[in-house]
Amino acid sequence: AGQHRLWPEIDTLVKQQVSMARLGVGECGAGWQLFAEDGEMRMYRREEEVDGMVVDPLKAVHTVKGITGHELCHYFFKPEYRYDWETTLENMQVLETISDDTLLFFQTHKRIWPASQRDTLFWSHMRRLPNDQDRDGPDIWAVVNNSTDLASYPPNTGKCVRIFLTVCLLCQTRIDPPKDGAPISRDNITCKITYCSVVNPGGWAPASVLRAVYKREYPKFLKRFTAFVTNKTKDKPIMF
Ligand SMILES: CCCc1ccc(-c2ccc(S(=O)(=O)CCO)cc2)cc1[C@H]1C[C@H]1c1ccccn1
Repeated sequence: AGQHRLWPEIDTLVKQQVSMARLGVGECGAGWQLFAEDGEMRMYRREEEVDGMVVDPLKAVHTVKGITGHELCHYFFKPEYRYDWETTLENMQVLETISDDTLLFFQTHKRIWPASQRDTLFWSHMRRLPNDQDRDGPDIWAVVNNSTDLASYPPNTGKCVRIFLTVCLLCQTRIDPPKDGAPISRDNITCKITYCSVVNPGGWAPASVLRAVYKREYPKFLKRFTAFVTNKTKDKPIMF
């Protein structure tokens, strides 16, 4: 099959997002402020505005025992599970199956008073990456979601304001094999998660409202999503 029109953009952005996500908070630029902490989860943001609109980049790091990076990316990427963990979702459609690891989504999110309702049109790509730093270390899995245009879905024509986002979920699995040579169980695996997102709200919304929404919604989203995957996988064979 020939290359899809989006493939060059997807390949470039995935590589760029993954290298950014792998940088520690200290390395990727100053100005990151810790705004939420819960157990192993740390959430950082940078206060940035574009044309007077809040586009605060967000970077979250988390460590979850008992699941793999492949499992976390699988449940994040596949549409059939999204309503189970994405609490702010009102409607989700897969507009195009570009390939088995690349989908085109159209989503409307529940309205967050007093901001008007938002929708998003984005491609989503899931990929296993070679672990170039640690040769025999386990692989790295990533999902990148990036807003795109589609002639049949022009922005801001209906009730919703179109938001523009770039999201990267990067996961690395650590395996601590049992001393006695027993088979690897979920007690021997840990997943290190980096979640980066930049969301342009599209239309104007009060900075204080947006920052309050993000402060409330992002920690809730990551906790709820990781709990969902832990529960979904606990009685299943490990997907490495
Ligand atoms: C005014 C802007 C509001 C706003 C912008 C953006 C998003 C949003 C969209 C997609 C993704 S995702 O990671 O790609 C998972 C697929 O759905 C995360 C967040 C959500 C809200 C709203 C609903 C609020 C929210 C904010 C943060 C996390 C979750 N929900």
